[in-house]
Amino acid sequence: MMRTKLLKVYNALGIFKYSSNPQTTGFAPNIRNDKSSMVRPEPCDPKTVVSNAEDANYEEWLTDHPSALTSFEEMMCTAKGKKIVVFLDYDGTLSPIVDNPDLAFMPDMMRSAVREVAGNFPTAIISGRSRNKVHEFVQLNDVYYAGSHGMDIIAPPRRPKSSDSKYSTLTVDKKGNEVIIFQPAQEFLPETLEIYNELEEETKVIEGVTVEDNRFCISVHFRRAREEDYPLVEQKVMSILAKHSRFHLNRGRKVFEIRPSIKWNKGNALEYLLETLGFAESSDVLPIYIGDDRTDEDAFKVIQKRGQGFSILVSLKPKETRASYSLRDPSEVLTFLLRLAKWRRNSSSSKPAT
Ligand SMILES: O=P(O)(O)OC[C@H]1O[C@H](O[C@H]2O[C@H](CO)[C@@H](O)[C@H](O)[C@H]2O)[C@H](O)[C@@H](O)[C@@H]1O
Repeated sequence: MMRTKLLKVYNALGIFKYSSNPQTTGFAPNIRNDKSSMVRPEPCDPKTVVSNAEDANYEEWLTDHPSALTSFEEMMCTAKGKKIVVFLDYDGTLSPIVDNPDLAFMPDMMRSAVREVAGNFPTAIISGRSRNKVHEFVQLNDVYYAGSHGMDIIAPPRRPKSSDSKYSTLTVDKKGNEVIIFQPAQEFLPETLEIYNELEEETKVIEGVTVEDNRFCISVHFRRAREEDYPLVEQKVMSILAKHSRFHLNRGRKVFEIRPSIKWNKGNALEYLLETLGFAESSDVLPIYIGDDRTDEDAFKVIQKRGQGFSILVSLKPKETRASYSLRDPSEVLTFLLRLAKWRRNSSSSKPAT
């Protein structure tokens, strides 16, 4: 207790700014947990103090957002007999954060875990990427996809009462199944393209900045830019945005996301998918949503409002969140997904024959 208080004081004094905490890229073992392989540092080394402070803060945060791995049994007790629907974010959740967004591949192990989960529960991926891009990365067909932060959804051919039919197109997927494509930001497409071109033109002079076309929204990446150029990137983005009053800015992980100002986000996409999957009227549906970013908070909010479901934030650091549970990184997401699929297999095989 005393130690926690002391570490909070260190924190308040700004000792954090000297943090040397390595950002794990997902699938490597978590260094801080692997105490056996650590060279024991000097206890008074400022880095050790910072690392202890971070650990203590994280431990404290975990009391409000317990690990979904350590809470797994308890969660599954609540889930028994309920219809679980799984929602997954992509970047930072299924794939580790990497410098080059074009290289954010999903490891094969993760692909098989998602495949297993999708074989047991309806599963959807809701991403900020374009729907095609996220499909390319994931390469699974038995999964529903929502791209552009939910503004581009491919779903079963059941139009939810709450949605506007003018945004829906009935078509067939690659397997010949009827599907609905729902795109509530269609009318913004020409202007989105215009903004994309302007951003490309304006930011090309800043080394390390790239602009990603996510179809109904645009990402301006600055992870590979020099830190002293960050304000310039923001300034360029803001000046373009000022000319497009129907659009707004969201801040993600070293990315500025420009999107149309419509009342539609990942939370709406979650509700839309639940309806199209036929769970609108069920009181026993239990959505599980796993995500790492600010835009995932909209989905956490929906789960919180429903009063049923599990929201899980992927984070190595304590963060302000509406999520009830946490996982540290994509490697823990992988473990969670495998346990979930195994739990379902075991619970269906232990059912008495009828
Ligand atoms: O909703 P998501 O699937 O999490 O997408 C959010 C953004 O993710 C991607 O950017 C982030 O991941 C990149 C690859 O690891 C990383 O380089 C970048 O710094 C992160 O912000 C994606 O490229 C964006 O378009 C998405 O908006």
